[in-house]
Amino acid sequence: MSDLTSKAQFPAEAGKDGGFVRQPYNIRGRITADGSSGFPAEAGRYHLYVCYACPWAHRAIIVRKLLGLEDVISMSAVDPIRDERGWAFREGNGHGPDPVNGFQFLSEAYLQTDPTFTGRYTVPVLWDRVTGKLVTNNYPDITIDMETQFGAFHKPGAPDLYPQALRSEIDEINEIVYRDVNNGVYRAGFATAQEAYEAAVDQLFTRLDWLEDRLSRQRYLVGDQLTEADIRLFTTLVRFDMVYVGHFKCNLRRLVDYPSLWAYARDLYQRPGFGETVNEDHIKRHYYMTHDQINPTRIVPKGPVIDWTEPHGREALG
Ligand SMILES: N[C@@H](CCC(=O)N[C@@H](CS)C(=O)NCC(=O)O)C(=O)O
Repeated sequence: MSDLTSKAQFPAEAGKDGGFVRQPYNIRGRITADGSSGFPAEAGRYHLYVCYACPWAHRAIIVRKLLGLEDVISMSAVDPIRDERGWAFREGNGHGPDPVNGFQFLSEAYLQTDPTFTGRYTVPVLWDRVTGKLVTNNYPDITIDMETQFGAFHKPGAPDLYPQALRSEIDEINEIVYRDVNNGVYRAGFATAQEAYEAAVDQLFTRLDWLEDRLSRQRYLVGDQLTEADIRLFTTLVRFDMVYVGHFKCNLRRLVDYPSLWAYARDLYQRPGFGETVNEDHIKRHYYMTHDQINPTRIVPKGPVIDWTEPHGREALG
């Protein structure tokens, strides 16, 4: 996948043409309401390990909150700074020791699950207290299972983030947004050849222009309600000016230069579950201090100054 630590790991995710190639994830259990998968939806059984900096983990943090699953699925965060040993549990601002297993490193969770595991030790992961193993590190499944399999535990009045009638359109948008935007910023940032970088940036901004147009006409990405699709786009947009413009060189335009996309991002940010889960300190320190092949001085920029509280004015659209 993903996100890179040391120079030694860099080639593992670089394609022949200097393009970034996300590695596949390979722990793929599913939670089911009826338990048929071996992992039944139960309160108090599962623990979500996240990093507040990580956009893929951020989706799960938001969905867990929106659905009121905080007392059903416990959660803890790793230190946002990662070295060649991978994610670590350390005492710090907004993170601490592993409350479930007393692990020092997330790698221990992977190796306890499968001692032969050779992939990257990524977040988010869902840990099962009963089997003493990871259920999954496949982040798209984590939010979908919270939405569709944990229904009995949702808080009263919880939103339906993956409504049956909109699923095919949500899936279609998610695929496009993943390819061009969520993963597009990584393809730009981790490219090791000029051509690969430029191709990724062009594809990213063509898609942002397309999204700007779409969101100038509708309040949400799909239908007239908040869905999984909005959450997936939000976690990249909220990091855009903070880290992707500078650190990943995605700088043809900033988020604040897109009137509709910027207002859309603020509309989401200002809701419960969104802004309160954005940890700017973790995000900036993670990106600028972890990818030392991109930022060898590990200096974290002070800016930009972004006013997320500015009224969004999108009520009339939906
Ligand atoms: N597991 C997913 C996404 C999760 C992911 O990449 N998380 C990043 C943080 S944003 C990570 O944990 N990276 C650790 C690594 O690559 O060593 C994937 O492989 O695409």
